[in-house]
Amino acid sequence: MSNDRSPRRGVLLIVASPSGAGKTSLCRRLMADHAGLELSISMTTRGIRPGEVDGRDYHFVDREAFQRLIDEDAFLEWADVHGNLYGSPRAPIDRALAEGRDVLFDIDWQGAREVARKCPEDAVRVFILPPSLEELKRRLVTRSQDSMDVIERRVTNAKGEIEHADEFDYVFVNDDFDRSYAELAHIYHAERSRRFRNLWVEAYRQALLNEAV
Ligand SMILES: Nc1nc2c(ncn2[C@@H]2O[C@H](COP(=O)(O)OP(=O)(O)O)[C@@H](O)[C@H]2O)c(=O)[nH]1
Ligand SMILES: Nc1ncnc2c1ncn2[C@@H]1O[C@H](COP(=O)(O)OP(=O)(O)O)[C@@H](O)[C@H]1O
Repeated sequence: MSNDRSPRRGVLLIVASPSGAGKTSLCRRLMADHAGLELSISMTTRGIRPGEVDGRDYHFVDREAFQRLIDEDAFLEWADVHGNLYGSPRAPIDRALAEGRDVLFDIDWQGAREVARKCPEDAVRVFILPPSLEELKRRLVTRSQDSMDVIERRVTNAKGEIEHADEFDYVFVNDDFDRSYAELAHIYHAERSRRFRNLWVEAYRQALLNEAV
């Protein structure tokens, strides 16, 4: 029997949460543990934070360049989040899908909705809730990468984001990090195993049925 596990349809794994709930930390760990998973690196007009690297965390661009890319239809989706523009460049996603590879997105509910609308079979939406808004604020303060007024705005906006959690396929609370990570990894593994994504299975099944015993 062949060991070839292709062709397959890739998973577009979308992880969203209010700012500070822990999605970036969870996504980084998922990437570190899964060599075949590709991160969709978004474009943003937000300023770069200490410790961030242009081209690794985001592609940082000004509004003019972002608008040009909108006009060229270069984004699978884009949205205004907390007053800055964010978008998922289309080309690497199209490439990954054509090759049956999986892509991870750290995007907001608007982006999640748009990707699910455009790619209904491929998109899997996961929403991460914070244990409480008080804990959310504590995490944002501890992360110490935003000014106090930016943190206040993000905590205020959290409810707007949480309102949309009911549009997602999976929802869990990021209380204990390791447990939450296991939950995210389980979701990813289960989605990878779905029969319709594993197009090689049909030929394999037929070969088993035809095997002489
Ligand atoms: N729609 C959309 N949202 C994005 C994209 N990239 C990032 N975001 C979201 O924008 C929000 C703010 O992100 P960021 O500035 O990194 O702040 P953080 O969430 O506090 O780390 C988060 O909800 C991200 O998931 C994108 O390409 N499209
Ligand atoms: N389960 C958790 N318990 C405590 N702190 C956490 C947990 N998950 C993430 N954090 C911390 O909370 C802060 C915000 O996490 P981050 O991943 O940047 O969130 P987001 O990407 O959703 O804004 C970071 O300092 C991170 O280390």
